[in-house]
Amino acid sequence: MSDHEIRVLADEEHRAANTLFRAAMHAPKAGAEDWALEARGYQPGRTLGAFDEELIGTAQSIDSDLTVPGGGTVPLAAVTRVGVRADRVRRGVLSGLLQRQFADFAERGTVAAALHASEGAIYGRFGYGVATTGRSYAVDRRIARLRPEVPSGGEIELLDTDTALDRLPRIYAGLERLRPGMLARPSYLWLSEEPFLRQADTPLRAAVHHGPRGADGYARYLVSRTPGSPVTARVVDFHAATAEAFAGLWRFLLGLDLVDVIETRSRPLDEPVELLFTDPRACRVTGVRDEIWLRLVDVPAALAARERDADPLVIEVSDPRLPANSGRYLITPDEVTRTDRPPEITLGADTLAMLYLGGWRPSALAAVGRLAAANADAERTADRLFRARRAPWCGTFF
Ligand SMILES: CC(=O)SCCNC(=O)CCNC(=O)[C@H](O)C(C)(C)COP(=O)(O)OP(=O)(O)OC[C@H]1O[C@@H](n2cnc3c(N)ncnc32)[C@H](O)[C@@H]1OP(=O)(O)O
Repeated sequence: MSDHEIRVLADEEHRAANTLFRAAMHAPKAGAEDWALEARGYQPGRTLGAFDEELIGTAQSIDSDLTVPGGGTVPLAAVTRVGVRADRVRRGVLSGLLQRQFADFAERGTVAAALHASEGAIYGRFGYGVATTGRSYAVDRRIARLRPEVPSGGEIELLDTDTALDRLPRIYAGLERLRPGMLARPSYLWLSEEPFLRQADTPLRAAVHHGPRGADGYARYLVSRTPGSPVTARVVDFHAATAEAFAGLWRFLLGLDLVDVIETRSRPLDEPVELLFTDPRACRVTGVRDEIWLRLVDVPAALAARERDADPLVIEVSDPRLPANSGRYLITPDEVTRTDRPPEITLGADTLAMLYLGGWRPSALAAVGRLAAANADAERTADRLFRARRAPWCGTFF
């Protein structure tokens, strides 16, 4: 372990943290213009710095809310911009930063934390688990024909960048609870995006769908034209509250002149895009990958906040990094209480985080040794308790 101090950075230190993070990701330092925009995405008091003689590591978080199964929400910390200077890695700097975050989160009443991981082998040891999975695909616009029964959809309105920045936050706020795993997007998350939104060479477009009750979906996309390559519309943000909005936005994307391919990344696993087309192979899956990693900071509060429509079940959780979570819980439809009864399901905090939003079946995790069930009945009850009505999905990059 290295000898380092960890403290909250002052606002005027955010740029140094940003430069360190960018260097850790092998990205250049932000220019003055970009930094003027990026700085506004830093929530004051929420960026940690690790120091020996100088700044050697950083981790940031932003307050949000997470939609949980059943439609409720819990306070969430969106963790981002984590980096350690390349000459100080593997000396416990990240471990110190994350442990300090957990202490801060617990003190603030934050129930869960989430992040997008740069690599899959880092965060499990800290009690984070893969809670949602995303599917990426490419639609060949040249052969994609909509089936006749696909809804026609409502009106589409195309917004310029300034209007999008003004209106999309409010439109998204009406869509943020469509699925477990979705986040409220506080202004800091939108402001973090602004430099990207304003990229001059590939302007980002926003198409808003209007249904009978107003704006009920949108797609943000940018079109890249590289000589010798198919012209590609890359969809970077897409939400639809209704079947009509979903179909209407796809109808619009398919109508984009001069575009050959429409690419989307990290979409919900149960989104039926290929079923829109007469030839489902017009939609080619290009990847399936972990989307958000979840960490339950307050296990009893998290369990109490989600729906619990199953027979009573006793689970035993082990959480060496946040020992207050360790113990046995009796989970019933009415309440979640500590208990001394023998456990029916035994699991680590990272595995519980994987189950929490409904992204994995407990029986599947038992099959690979990630949890132990006392008997087949317990496994069946756990499968029912943690099942998902819709595939959980976040849909926000941070
Ligand atoms: C949410 C986000 O922002 S994701 C972006 C994360 N940042 C990056 O990927 C930038 C490049 N990488 C880095 O900055 C650093 O290597 C980090 C942040 C990933 C790790 O920081 P470190 O200070 O080296 O981590 P630390 O020394 O605390 O390691 C803790 C444990 O994780 C392991 N670990 C750390 N990084 C990795 C890795 N990339 N792959 C596998 N294991 C890792 C360590 O071996 C150690 O294991 P141990 O507990 O068994 O000893």
